[in-house]
Amino acid sequence: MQNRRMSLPTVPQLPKPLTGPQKALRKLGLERAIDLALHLPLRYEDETRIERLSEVREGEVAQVEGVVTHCEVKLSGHRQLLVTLDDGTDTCLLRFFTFYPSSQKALAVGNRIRVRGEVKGGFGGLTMMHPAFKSAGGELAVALTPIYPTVAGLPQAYLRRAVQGGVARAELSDTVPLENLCEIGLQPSWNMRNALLFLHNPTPEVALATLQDHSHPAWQRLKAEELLAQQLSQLQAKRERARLRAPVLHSQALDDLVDDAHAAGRRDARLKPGLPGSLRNRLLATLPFQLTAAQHRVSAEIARDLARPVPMHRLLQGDVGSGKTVVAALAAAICIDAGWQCALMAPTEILATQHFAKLVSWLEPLGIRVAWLTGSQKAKERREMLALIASGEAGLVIGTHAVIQDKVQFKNLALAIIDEQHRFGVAQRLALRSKLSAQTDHPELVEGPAAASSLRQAQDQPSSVRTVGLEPHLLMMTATPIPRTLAMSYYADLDVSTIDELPPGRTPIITKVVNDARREEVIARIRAQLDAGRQIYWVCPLIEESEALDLSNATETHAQLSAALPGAMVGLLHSRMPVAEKKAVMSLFTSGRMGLLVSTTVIEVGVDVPNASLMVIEHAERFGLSQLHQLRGRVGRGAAASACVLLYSTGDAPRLSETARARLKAMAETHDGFEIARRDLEIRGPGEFLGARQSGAAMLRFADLATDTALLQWARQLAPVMLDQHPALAERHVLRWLGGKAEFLKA
Ligand SMILES: Nc1ncnc2c1ncn2[C@@H]1O[C@H](COP(=O)(O)OP(=O)(O)OP(=O)(O)O)[C@@H](O)[C@H]1O
Repeated sequence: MQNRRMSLPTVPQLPKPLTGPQKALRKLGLERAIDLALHLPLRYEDETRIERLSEVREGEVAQVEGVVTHCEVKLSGHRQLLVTLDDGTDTCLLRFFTFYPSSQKALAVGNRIRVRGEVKGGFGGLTMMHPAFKSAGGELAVALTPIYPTVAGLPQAYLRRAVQGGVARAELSDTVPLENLCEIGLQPSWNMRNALLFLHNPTPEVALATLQDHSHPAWQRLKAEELLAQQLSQLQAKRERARLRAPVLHSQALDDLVDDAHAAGRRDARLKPGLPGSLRNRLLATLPFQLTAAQHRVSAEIARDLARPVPMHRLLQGDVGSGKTVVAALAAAICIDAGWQCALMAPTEILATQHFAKLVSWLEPLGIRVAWLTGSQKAKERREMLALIASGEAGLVIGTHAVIQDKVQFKNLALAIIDEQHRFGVAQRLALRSKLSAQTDHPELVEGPAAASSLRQAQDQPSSVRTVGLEPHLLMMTATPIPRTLAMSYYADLDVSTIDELPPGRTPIITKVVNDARREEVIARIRAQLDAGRQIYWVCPLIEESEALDLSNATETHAQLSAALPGAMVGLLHSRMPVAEKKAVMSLFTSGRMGLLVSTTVIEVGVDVPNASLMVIEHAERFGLSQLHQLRGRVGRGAAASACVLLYSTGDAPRLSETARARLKAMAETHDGFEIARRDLEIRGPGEFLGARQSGAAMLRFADLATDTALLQWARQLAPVMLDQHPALAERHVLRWLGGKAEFLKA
């Protein structure tokens, strides 16, 4: 019989849009099966048993079952739901700051419930804040429950299934030669597959402590592997870098530097404006201040790098307010003087705006055109800027991530400066570097015939097959100083310049640690400062678990301070405000019209308002030391005496914990960013110190450089052997651990 079905035209299959959790997985960088398999639990919860309240220990997470004997909504102070649970051995108070009518129903008096959460002690007996709860009597888990690092919109249950799928699909054969594993005492039975299977599903009998402190052999295996991947890729990058070529930026600057070295510290050695000379020297001559000796030194280090035909790869670190911007401007001046373009990329629009204002005021009087690019820019202005950049008329381009968008075509970019480099992801840094591949002219500026031919080669070949290309020089800046040994382990082939001196005339900031109970006194002090014509920041913390709570915190404080300070202009700034609004608030504050700015940590980096002389940091106990130091660095930038009030709150506890107290004390005692970084490292360990801030960076997730020194040593020795003797294994190993991120280490 004839087939009467008409053949339908084939409809092209559109890719299905990603669901929320899928997008969140991507955000976490969990795209390949192996990425999921290597997404290891942060901790484990033991849901295999019910504990008695009389036996639970303070500070531990417990699962208990009991009857609700009291449930009320407390309206005074913070609105909260208070529930008392009785399990027959003791009672426990459950507190909820966010709750719904359904929660009240589930927690009604007489209901039998199962709760799990961290148990705290105190005057009023046992307490749990925001415990998870459900009806009592359900089945108990048979294995420890892994808790994975996650983001908003990605529930643990979904992530757990995705990870299990990843483990099942991933190729997990060993990439480290067995004999080398024996060197660090690892049993062959803890191969990659077994180690991962175990870490994702540990049996309840295993000592939880060895899992939590990562001393278990399965963890050791993972840490050794991770360190090896890091060392391998750095070594590879180092070997490749030695073959790269960069434009030689040799203006008159280097000769001038010889004079600068003599001039350092000699006030009479300043050049007069209008004198001929390099752009760098003309800039120096017109600055409203003289460089410190440290600024001179680092500037000379940078200039020397720029004059070499290999790409600079330098980290410029300096304490808050140490004057990194002018050092960046001097580097830009050398680059522009040599006929090339420079890009300066900042992580936030606030910071980019500020850099732009400062650099325009310095460079435009010297005839340099500075272009400006941000996401919120009007289309017409943007078109004009793009044209200035493409034609090469703009010598310097300043902006946010907008600088690296596809539409931005530089005529001849030779120097990329990245401010607060740890805030940019891998892809962004690489994109900025790849901008140079669009270069078409200036081969004559590349020193030596080899370099000039390498430029031509770079133009002729697609970037994927380019072996010897022309790279821009890269200067990364940070105000979170990394101790030298740590920097060398993290960035094996990165040169580090350090500004270890503050400009003269700064009065030290007085730091006071004050209990929130004395808030009224603090507000009175603000009033006095406002009357004296000074400006004040009030910073509210970022509460990671709940953005909503975070926001309400800042808005609540804003309302409270506006009411307490009639007649004063009190502004509010937080990251979720539209850009235009943020800009308007910031410009009111910068111009001095706004007296008090209530803000979340968006002002953490770089903001420079010299008239601001008082900073209040609310819930200071929740911040890391380096972050507090960054925040505090927003005041004391002018000549006026400045102060920082660290307001702490003990919540329901009678006093602050020992570590919190030690941290705040350290802040009050020292103003040296390097010393603070050292103490912060001591308290948090390098993983968290750097790791938390390395968005998307291929940094160590599991190994800890402070405690895993033996493993690090092992990885350092093995890396060259692997590259030389087992190159295929080495490549598989790096790809497995770092995937596309391996590129990061070259960035
Ligand atoms: N040598 C100097 N003498 C006097 N003032 C200086 C000197 N160098 C920089 N300044 C001024 O000090 C202030 C801080 O400089 P800058 O903003 O560059 O600091 P920074 O290192 O970028 O700090 P942060 O990381 O906090 O942003 C600016 O107002 C700047 O103009």
